[in-house]
Formats: sequence, C-alpha cells, structure tokens
Amino acid sequence: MSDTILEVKNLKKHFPIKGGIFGKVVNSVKAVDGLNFEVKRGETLGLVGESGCGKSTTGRLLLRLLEATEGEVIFEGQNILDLDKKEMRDLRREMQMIFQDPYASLNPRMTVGEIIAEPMKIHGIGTPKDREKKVKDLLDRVGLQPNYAKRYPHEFSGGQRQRVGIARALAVDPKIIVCDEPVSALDVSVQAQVVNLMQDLQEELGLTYIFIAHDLSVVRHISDRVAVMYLGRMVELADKDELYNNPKHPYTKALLSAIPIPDPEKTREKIILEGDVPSPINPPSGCSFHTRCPFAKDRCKTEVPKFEEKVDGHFTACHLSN
Ligand SMILES: Nc1ncnc2c1ncn2[C@@H]1O[C@H](COP(=O)(O)OP(=O)(O)OP(=O)(O)O)[C@@H](O)[C@H]1O
Repeated sequence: MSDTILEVKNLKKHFPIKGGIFGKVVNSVKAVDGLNFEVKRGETLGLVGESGCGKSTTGRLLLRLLEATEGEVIFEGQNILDLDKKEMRDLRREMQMIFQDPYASLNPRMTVGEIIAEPMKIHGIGTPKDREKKVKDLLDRVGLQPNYAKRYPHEFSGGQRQRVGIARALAVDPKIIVCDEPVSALDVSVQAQVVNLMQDLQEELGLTYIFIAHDLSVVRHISDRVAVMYLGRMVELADKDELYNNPKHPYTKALLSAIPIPDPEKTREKIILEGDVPSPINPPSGCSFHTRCPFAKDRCKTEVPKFEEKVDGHFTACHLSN
C-alpha cells in the first residue's frame, strides 16, 4: 500500500463573478489557485491561514463537494475529478467531512440515531438492525451514551453535538476525514476533549485527517505536518516542529509571531503584517504576499515563486528563503 493516500496537482477553484444586465462573466474569485501537495496515510495535515485564504474551498474540493476549475485530486492512485456520479457516490464512503458548526450540520428534526445512520442508509450498508447496533457502538466510541440515539440535537451541548458529527462521519468507515474548523465554535476546555477524542480515534482506526483551523496552537497539537495558505496558494509546508521552530516564509513567521513560544529560553523574530489581505479577485502580481512582505525585492513583484522543497520535506514558495 502506498504511503501517499492523496495527491493534489495544480488544483484551482475560480468562482466566476457575473456583471451587467446580460450576466456575463466579468472576473473571478481565485479562491484556490494552483495547489500541489501530498497527504500521507495515517497523518494529520493541518491547513492554516487567514480568513478567506481558501482553506474551506480546498477542503470541499478534496471531497468534490465543489467542482474544481482545474487540476487533479488523486485518491489512492485515482483522479477523483474524472469519476462519474455513481463512482463518486461510492467513493464518498472513503472520504468524509466534519464541519465547524455541529448544530447547523445536524438536521434538527432527526434523532441522533437517525442522523448517524443516514450515511449508512445512503450507501446501502447493513439492515436497519445492523445500523441500530452500529449507531450504539459509534455513540459509545465517541464518548456518548448509546441510549442518546433517541434524542434530538437541541438536547445536546456544543461538544456533544460535535461528537455526534464525528460519529456520523465514522459511520461509513472512511479512510480520510476533512475536518473544517471542527473545534472553533467550542469552549476552550471542550476543544481539548474533542481534539483528544479525534486523536484517539485516528490511532484506533488508522484515519488520515486534513485539519483546517485558524488556531495555530490547536493545529500544532494535532498535526504531523502543517501547510500555510495565502490567497489561494500554499506558501509553506513542513513537519510541524520544523514549521513552528524554523519557519522560512515571511508570512508564516508573521502568523507565528502572534502566538507565544512554550520555551521561555527561545525568542522568535517578530514580523508584523502590514495592510489588509488583498482581494483574491485581483491578487497582486508575482509573489502575492509581496504587498505585505517587509523583505520584498523587485523580483517578488513580478515573478511567481515556485513551491519547492528547500530542505528535506520543507516546502516554501519564496524567492528569499533557502
Ligand atoms: N461560492 C462562492 N462564490 C464566490 N466566492 C466564494 C465562494 N465561496 C468562497 N468564496 C470566496 O473564496 C475565498 C476563499 O474562501 P474560503 O471560505 O475557502 O476561505 P477560508 O480560508 O476557509 O476562510 P474562513 O477561515 O473565513 O472560512 C474568499 O474570498 C471567499 O469569499
């Protein structure tokens, strides 16, 4: 079995912007603009970056909940963007998603048991009795009482609802789960419990996670490797300790400047981000970060830096890093 479970090549999503009375396409939002990376089997790849950099769009493209404008998403050797509807429906079993807002993503009119059983029903897995048993097992596995199956989402706390969301994702025995800000809406104390549960499940079931989050401390805790996105592109990707201890891209350095370092002996270069994030409708030429980069040179204004492996496993897209 290959070590790589997912491979992404030149992935793009440009949302058209229509204008005028004829609704002609006048421009586009370059939400995702040429991603190239791999996900290793059994790892957690963290995906971070400021609001609007394209994290959620990337997550949705990987599961083909959104159609890509260009590129390839290769899951276990097969480009999923080439699959027809039926083939894609079968493959969805292998790839699930956990959402940020566990309340919005759970149907309030269905019992928790029905919610968790629904993906199994859709994929024609088991008899009603098998499903009932699996629901109870799953509730137990995510730390909820099996008799909660009869209750409705509004009867649960935020943390419990997210546990239900996790149980629903696990119901079809997926290999990979895209977790889109799964703990951002929860209280800090509950966040740790849910993250720990996710780590235990990963170990038990050999799951692969893509973990999207704003919070760099949470990402550091759960991830094996971390990728940093800026305006639809990846600017840095490395093992988490390497990324947090030795960031190479000025944008990563700026993001990390804001979080405290656990080791008081160490200091971190402070890089202050200037200005607002430019629009993904008309991103800056060259390196799209050059308008906010304190080190930008002339070359950065015109030449798009390649996303390259500069040292073993440490990728950066910056003309100035080595
Ligand atoms: N359906 C859509 N139509 C047009 N533009 C969109 C659509 N969905 C997302 N966008 C735009 O694409 C860009 C990337 O959005 P995305 O939600 O992927 O970012 P994000 O990094 O997940 O942000 P956040 O952390 O705030 O969720 C944003 O500029 C957003 O406004």
